[in-house]
Amino acid sequence: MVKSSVLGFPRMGVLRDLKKANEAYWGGKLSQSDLLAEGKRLRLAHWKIQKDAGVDIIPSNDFAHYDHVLDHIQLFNAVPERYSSQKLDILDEYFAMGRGHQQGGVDVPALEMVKWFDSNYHYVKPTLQDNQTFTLAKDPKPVREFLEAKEAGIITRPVLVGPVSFLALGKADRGSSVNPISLLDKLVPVYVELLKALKAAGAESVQIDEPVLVYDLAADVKAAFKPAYEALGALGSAAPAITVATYFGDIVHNFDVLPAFAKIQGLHIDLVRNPEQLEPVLKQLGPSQILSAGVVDGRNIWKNNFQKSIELVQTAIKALGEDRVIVATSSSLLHTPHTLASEKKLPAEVYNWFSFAVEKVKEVGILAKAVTDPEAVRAELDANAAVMKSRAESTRTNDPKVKERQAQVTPDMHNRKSTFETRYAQQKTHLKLPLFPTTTIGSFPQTNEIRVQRNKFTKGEITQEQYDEFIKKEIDYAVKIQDELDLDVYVHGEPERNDMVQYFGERLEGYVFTTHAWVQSYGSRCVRPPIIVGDISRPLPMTVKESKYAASVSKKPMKGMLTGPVTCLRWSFPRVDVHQSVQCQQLALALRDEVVDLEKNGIFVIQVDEPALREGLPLRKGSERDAYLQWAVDSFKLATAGVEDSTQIHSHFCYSEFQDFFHAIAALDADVLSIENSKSDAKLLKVFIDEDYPRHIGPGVYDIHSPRVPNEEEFKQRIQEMLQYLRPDQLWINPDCGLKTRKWDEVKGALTHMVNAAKYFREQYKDKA
Ligand SMILES: CN1c2c(nc(N)[nH]c2=O)NC[C@@H]1CNc1ccc(C(=O)N[C@@H](CCC(=O)N[C@@H](CCC(=O)N[C@@H](CCC(=O)O)C(=O)O)C(=O)O)C(=O)O)cc1
Ligand SMILES: N[C@@H](CCS)C(=O)O
Ligand SMILES: [Zn+2]
Repeated sequence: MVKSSVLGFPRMGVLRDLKKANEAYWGGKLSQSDLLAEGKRLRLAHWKIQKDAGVDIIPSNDFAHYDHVLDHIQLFNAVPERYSSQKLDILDEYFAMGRGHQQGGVDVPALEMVKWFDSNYHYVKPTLQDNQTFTLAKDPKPVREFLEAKEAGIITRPVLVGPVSFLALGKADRGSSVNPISLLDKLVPVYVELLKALKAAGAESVQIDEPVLVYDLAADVKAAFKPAYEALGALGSAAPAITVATYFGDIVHNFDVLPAFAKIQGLHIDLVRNPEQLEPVLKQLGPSQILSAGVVDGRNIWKNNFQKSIELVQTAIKALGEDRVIVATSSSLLHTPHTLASEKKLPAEVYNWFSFAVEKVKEVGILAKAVTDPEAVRAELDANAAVMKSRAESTRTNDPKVKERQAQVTPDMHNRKSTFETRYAQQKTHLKLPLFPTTTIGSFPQTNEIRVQRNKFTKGEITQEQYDEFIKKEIDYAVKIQDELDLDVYVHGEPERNDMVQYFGERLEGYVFTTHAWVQSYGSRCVRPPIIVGDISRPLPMTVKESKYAASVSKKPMKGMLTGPVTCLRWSFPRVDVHQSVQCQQLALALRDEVVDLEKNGIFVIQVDEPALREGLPLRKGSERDAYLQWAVDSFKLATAGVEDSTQIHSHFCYSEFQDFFHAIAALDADVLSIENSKSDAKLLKVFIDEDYPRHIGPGVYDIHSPRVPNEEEFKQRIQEMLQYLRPDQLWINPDCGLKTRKWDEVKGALTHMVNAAKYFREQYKDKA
């Protein structure tokens, strides 16, 4: 019999219950025991959904209150001393690492948080010391949660981040120089102890995630698999049977690692992303090893194409036999929304095209039956074939006018009129900015009041006029605060936007939207990606009204604020029937019109955010990466190159891993870049000198993910460090990212310190300007 398996389930719950509970706890409105009870309720509900759907292998320890990698930092007692020495309660120590803690005399910033592979999920980076030790936490979470499920009558397969990935995804702490992978010998014994404890609790199998196997690996990381998995494999029946899971890419280039898994029961591969790896992987498996075939997409919301999946799984069955094949999700379903059943407003035609997590769990169950006994699920197979046909034949997907415009794009449309030097000369006279200009990244606090008013407007409880008036008042307030703070380039604060991608999706043809399809982005923060179903075009200007109003009430340059084509694409659920480059170019053309309209309406600084540009980079070097960079950079340039030289184009990236990506950033030819940097070593900026980068840069000086307010001295120190790597005339002073998640008090405090620090350096350098 072919078994079914799910690699992980979304944590938030039907109505973002976990978000609400966490935030209530942080706000002092929910007790710790009530928060923990809510976590338990959600875990049980999610296990039950999977059990009821007939899933054979149900994951546990996939739940996390904040982030699953952070869970492992505590699990291995790898908590940096600055947190452990605070003697916080264990849950508060956990949240302190995730989001910082500034309360009761304790003042610690958060650990660094970065993108989880090429997804929009963020994990907390293991941050390791030269003298790092690891021990197993008391009452280990994977064991506790396995027992919790067992008590409810559900036998689960605990999920662990594997030892090699845990270390390879970590970094040395500031002041340490340890190579994380060199700590393997110290970490493996803790996995041994944990696996034995799981076995003792009754776990028969365990899923160990080693997603780094899809990367091009450094030699030392690659070599680490052998000692790690030989040690774990040697445990034999003293440990649960191990399945090593990989996802988001293929592992063919790392086949030389596979002998390390000789004593491992099974291997999971992502056949949605890389179906072509099936045949070679089948040839590599040992004589009794099991293949977990990831055929149900954990990263998108399209209904599974049963026919295609069945063909893939049957190929595996032919090679291995039914007992050695498992039908699985391609990755954890963490990246998909909870259930389609909550969507009451989707057009009837498209509703049936989608599957969210609850529906995907059912798909896995159906496929596991269909591969051996199609007649048992004939009705489901026929219904699925009908949906595939309806989508392929729908008129929604094709707009000839969009195609015609794409055909008319010429190479010169990608380039600004003049070089940066000529543009900058004009911008300098036009904008009259001081040395070390200060600005923010766009959003100001999205207060409860803003969300309530938007919700009322969406429900028709207030009119468009009332909502517009409300937004104007919010803009007035943002401008007033920026006056008081004495910033140099203002923003309107984005109060009218629910989200930087969803907002644009809602104003473009070719998209549909959901009401409840939330996906965790980090901690308690969720996003509701709009869905691209057809060719994209802009029926009307999208941001001009608000930016024009903001400029009219502001005495300093007002920055227009747009989300770039690549980010709109990446943070939407894209189509799978058309290449992403085509969808991206359609977005670029729509945004080009918007950029030109902003300029026509008196906005001469325009920021086009591309925070997802890096995340979209194919995970491995090579031709796929080169092709991506070509179309991604071209799309940005197409969107921004329609303006005059005197208009200053900014772009923004909220990640600091730009080393392998520097040339793409440079190729955007943006006049000013703002990049996340406050939690990274300023040394990373060296690449800008090494490469003789001519244009202007604002490396973030304030970690906006944390409620903590840095003091003026910290800002000064940071700026001083940056000045070792950047010319004073090219340095802008700004936060890491937008301030929508912060409270006004935090923003005012932090920006006051930031502006004072900038003024201090302005004074220091006034004679050198
Ligand atoms: C910059 N980032 C973004 C990413 N991806 C995006 N798509 N958008 C981003 O901005 N990826 C990388 C980073 C991740 N960072 C963040 C930061 C902040 C959030 C966030 O704050 N998310 C909000 C939800 C935002 C939203 O869509 N708000 C809507 C709906 C608000 C709402 O909850 N309404 C209630 C009803 C209102 C009431 O009565 O209270 C409801 O619908 O039930 C809006 O403002 O209208 C979050 O709360 O998590 C995400 C990623
Ligand atoms: N302009 C956006 C960028 C976020 S990446 C903001 O400020 O929220
Ligand atoms: Zn950002």
